[in-house]
Amino acid sequence: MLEVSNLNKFFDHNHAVKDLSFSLDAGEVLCLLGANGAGKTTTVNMLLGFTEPDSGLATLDGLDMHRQSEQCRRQMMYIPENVQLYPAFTALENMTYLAELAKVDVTAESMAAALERTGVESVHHAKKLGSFSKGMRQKVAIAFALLKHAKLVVMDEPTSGLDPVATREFIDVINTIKERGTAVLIVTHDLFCARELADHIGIMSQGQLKQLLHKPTLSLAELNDQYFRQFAA
Ligand SMILES: Nc1ncnc2c1ncn2[C@@H]1O[C@H](COP(=O)(O)OP(=O)(O)OP(=O)(O)O)[C@@H](O)[C@H]1O
Repeated sequence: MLEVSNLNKFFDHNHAVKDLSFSLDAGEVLCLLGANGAGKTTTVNMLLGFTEPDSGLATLDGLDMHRQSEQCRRQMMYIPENVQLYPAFTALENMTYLAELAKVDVTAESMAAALERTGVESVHHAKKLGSFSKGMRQKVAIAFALLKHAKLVVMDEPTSGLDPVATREFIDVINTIKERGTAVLIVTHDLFCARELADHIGIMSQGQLKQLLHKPTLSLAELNDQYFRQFAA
């Protein structure tokens, strides 16, 4: 589904992403970890078609994510760290507006069902997003990803600022969309979230994917140990 082969990006002499390769299947979650400046955001920007790779290729179901970025973005949902959507609109108005922009066919029933599926209860559907917590706004964005049948959801620091209950709810929502076959790429510093959710954990340092753990069964302490080992190397 998502195939990344030998991606490279330079900013002048700074080799920000070095020979990055990984793949992600439908229904899988990849958590990308790494220190500040490791190259995670640059990687995401290349997948979203915002930054041109200097070499290498990323494809989504065979489409070149740089050259065919518009087509790819129709099949993706990007949810930034401080997801705002449209604060003056209600949850349902946000869904309606996003659907219009993305040319997705929706009905009042399909929007309500998607919101319920991600844990936004009907009592909140007609409330303005400006009154929602980050966790709730994320649920609305994920509901829209379900409505547009996104093949890939990309999230930046989804659990930063979430309390433990909201983090648990976030993990449950991601497990729900995984079951529906959506692939999820999460850039995070949250080792707990990575351990709970990930089918693959990538640890980046200085632009390189230093370690890629498949179906990790490590304890949190072991993951913490692996993480710090990459930076000591
Ligand atoms: N637009 C840019 N112009 C020049 N250098 C850049 C640009 N974007 C990123 N860089 C550099 O590329 C390297 C990787 O940065 P990147 O933002 O991808 O790291 P990151 O892993 O996302 O870090 P963080 O966790 O702080 O968000 C850093 O050295 C950064 O200074």
